[in-house]
Amino acid sequence: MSATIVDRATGPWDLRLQLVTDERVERPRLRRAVDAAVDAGAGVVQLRAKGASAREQLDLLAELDAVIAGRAALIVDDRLDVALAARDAGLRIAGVHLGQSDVPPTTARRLLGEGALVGWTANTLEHFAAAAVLPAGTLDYLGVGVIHPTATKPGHPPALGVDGFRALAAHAPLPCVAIGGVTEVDAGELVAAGAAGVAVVSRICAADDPAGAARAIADAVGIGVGVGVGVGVGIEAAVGTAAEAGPRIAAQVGILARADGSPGTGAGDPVSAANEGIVR
Ligand SMILES: Cc1ncc(COP(=O)(O)OP(=O)(O)O)c(N)n1
Ligand SMILES: Cc1nc(C(=O)O)sc1CCOP(=O)(O)O
Ligand SMILES: [Mg+2]
Repeated sequence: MSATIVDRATGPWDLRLQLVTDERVERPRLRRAVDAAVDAGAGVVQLRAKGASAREQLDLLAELDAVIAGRAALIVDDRLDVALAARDAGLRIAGVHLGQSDVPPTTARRLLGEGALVGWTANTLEHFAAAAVLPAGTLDYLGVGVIHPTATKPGHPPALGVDGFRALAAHAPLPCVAIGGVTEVDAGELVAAGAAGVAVVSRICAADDPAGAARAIADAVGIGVGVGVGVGVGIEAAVGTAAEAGPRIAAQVGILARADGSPGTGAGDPVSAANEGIVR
């Protein structure tokens, strides 16, 4: 199952690229990485700060909320209590990503509400079976990994590889987000293998060029690729030499829509869309 858009009241949210924060990275650098990822089209940002206290996580969430500014869903790893407290403090918290040993997803759904985004880690058929028997609408996606060995999660489960992911994801009852050692090298292959999207920590947060890394992964998963052709016709007021003076008709061909069918920045204004040429 590979639907990429979660249509909740806090959203809609795009699952194709999820940035998960890296607690090894200093805050200014982390803020830049988050901003770059959201600029590149990440639809979800997850605070993962396992060594931080609840109060520290609340401070971090306030920083992330300011950086994200409503452009992506901000969710919290493990800590439903922190997510609720952050909401209570007025922060835009879309939901949580829960692990198998965290509070039950049904509790999170009940306390966060119908509009929330709730993900659950699942890396075996037994986990899938447990997800399948939850009340409909409890979960939005499953986090499936690790794809490759990664230093970000010591003691991680056995690496699936892209082929292992494909074989497992074929049985998933919900959209799967692939995680663990994912980079631009295989993000596209994972989507082709059935992933709704990918979740990434170090390849973006620890990159020398987080914006470049985020754009490369966003491209690989199909975010922002312009497709379709539109014809633009309009009247321009020319400024310049006498020969150019006076209104003239402009008719050009341009690209109007994004790969997911959403309008490009020029849609609704065919001339500027045409002039822009490619909308992304
Ligand atoms: C998208 C996504 N998938 C899986 C995980 C792993 O979560 P969890 O099992 O809670 O393990 P920790 O991240 O807490 O070590 C995730 N965080 N995000
Ligand atoms: C947080 C996490 N969860 C995983 C899982 O398989 O459940 S793998 C992982 C770490 C992902 O970090 P990186 O992108 O740096 O490899
Ligand atoms: Mg967790």
